[in-house]
Amino acid sequence: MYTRQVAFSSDKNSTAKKISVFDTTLRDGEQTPGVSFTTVDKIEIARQLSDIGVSVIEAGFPASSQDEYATVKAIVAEGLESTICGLARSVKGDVDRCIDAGVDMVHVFIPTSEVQRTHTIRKTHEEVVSITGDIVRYARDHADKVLFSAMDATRTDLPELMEVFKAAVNAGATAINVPDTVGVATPTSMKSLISALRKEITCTIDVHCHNDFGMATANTISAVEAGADQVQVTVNGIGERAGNADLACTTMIIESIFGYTTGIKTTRLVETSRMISRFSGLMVPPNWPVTGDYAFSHESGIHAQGVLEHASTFEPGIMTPEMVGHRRRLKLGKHVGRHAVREMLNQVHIIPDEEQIDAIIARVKQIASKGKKITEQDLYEIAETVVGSGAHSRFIDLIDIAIMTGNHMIPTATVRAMVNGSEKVCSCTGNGPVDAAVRALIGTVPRHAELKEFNVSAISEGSDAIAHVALVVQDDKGQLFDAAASGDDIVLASAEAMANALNMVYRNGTDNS
Ligand SMILES: CC(=O)SCCNC(=O)CCNC(=O)[C@H](O)C(C)(C)COP(=O)(O)OP(=O)(O)OC[C@H]1O[C@@H](n2cnc3c(N)ncnc32)[C@H](O)[C@@H]1OP(=O)(O)O
Ligand SMILES: CC(C)C(=O)C(=O)O
Repeated sequence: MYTRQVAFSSDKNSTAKKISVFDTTLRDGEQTPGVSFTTVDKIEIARQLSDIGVSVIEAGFPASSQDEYATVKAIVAEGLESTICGLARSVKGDVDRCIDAGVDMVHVFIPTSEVQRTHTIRKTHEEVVSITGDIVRYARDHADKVLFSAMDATRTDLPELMEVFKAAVNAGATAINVPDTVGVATPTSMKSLISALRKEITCTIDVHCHNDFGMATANTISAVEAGADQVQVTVNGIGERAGNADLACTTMIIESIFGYTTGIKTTRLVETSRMISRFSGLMVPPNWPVTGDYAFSHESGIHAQGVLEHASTFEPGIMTPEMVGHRRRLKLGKHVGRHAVREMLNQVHIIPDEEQIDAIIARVKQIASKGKKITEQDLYEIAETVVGSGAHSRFIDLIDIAIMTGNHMIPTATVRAMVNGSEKVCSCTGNGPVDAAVRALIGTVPRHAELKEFNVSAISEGSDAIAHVALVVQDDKGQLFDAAASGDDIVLASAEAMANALNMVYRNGTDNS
């Protein structure tokens, strides 16, 4: 099973086992401290989740507030392909709010572990069994799909858990969920729990794993191995405390390693991850699997040489960057080697001889060992000093830039630049000063170029911090270029980074008209 290689989910054999993806970014994901999506954000996120093939979207907890109720109702009104689910405590009022909001699926939950029963709802096991039967029956009288969760299932005594689940199934639950509410399961314990339940429960078995010990995805996968049919995930693994299992990682393990199907359009995983980073304000660490910036980046010489020859040498192979909507990148740093440097320079038509390559690498390593980040632009400048004048002629050089901005005016930038030997001036307005500056710079060059990604981070602390701007520009042929610049003025650093990107666009193309 572990060596199976699949190209894309849509290529899957139609007999492949289907695992449903239940996304709870809008409910548990929003329980991340500090995260609050607006109704407009939630509708846009729900559309994206539905478009990429999520089976069930948990849109929210309608009884928690009037706003939440209205948002869930608005998501239902979108008429999306995905099943829309609402969460409810085991009380009729909560279930009524779900029904009134028009959800397709009601998700009722009740604590079953002794610690939670005693200290949250103050009920005995027998009372929990009885409430479960009553509430599931009530929900089922009003909804076709009822998911029942035994909260803190993984800390519940197994015979008691089985009894609660059976009460739910007998009352009409269409699916049962096994939450590892405080993330204490291990892959082994999860496997044995799901195997035991699978023997006696015939309806859909769903799992919801938290990441307190960093095992949410591993535990979810173990549950699938033991026979679970549905996985609860969030985009970027956001959620209460340390979060939940990550949608992208879980999907790719199920698809690429197990060879099952999820119905997820995996080529849209990176785009979805970035969307949630934007709306949640929580950036994915660059080394995050699948969707992180460095998931397919290679810095060390030995890896880069292997990957240039055959990508599967130092990548999984069964998961390529294209499969998840990512890009393979060679990175410069202390561990870089000749093959990578030669490739990066050749791409922009700089052809150093072997001796010059040695000199360039020595310089790169010297700078990198001082802890400095090296961009492609730095590499070209180093190459110029080694290879000689003309190796790195810049197509565009920023001469000066003037910005007007304020609370009662449209931000406007005027840029003067030397473009292919002649001076050009362009003024543009934008959403903000950075947007205006970037647009004005693009306006000075003849070919179409589009800003695709923009990232700014502070290198030092305080309001006088040095800003590092990293961006990605797409040329008129669809090719992407990464560029960066740093400085104490965020607008200037952005304009410099854009000028660096445009130089790469023109250096790479032969047609500079
Ligand atoms: C593991 C999870 O992620 S579960 C989902 C957690 N999500 C949330 O809590 C977000 C939404 N929650 C809220 O907006 C509020 O907590 C509300 C509206 C649901 C309830 O608010 P309040 O009435 O102020 O109660 P509060 O939140 O302080 O306490 C929770 C109450 O729900 C009860 N409760 C908790 N879980 C359940 C359950 N599954 N079934 C029935 N009652 C429950 C508790 O016993 C407590 O009741 P009490 O007031 O009689 O002591
Ligand atoms: C409501 C349930 C599924 C939950 O979020 C949990 O137990 O963590």
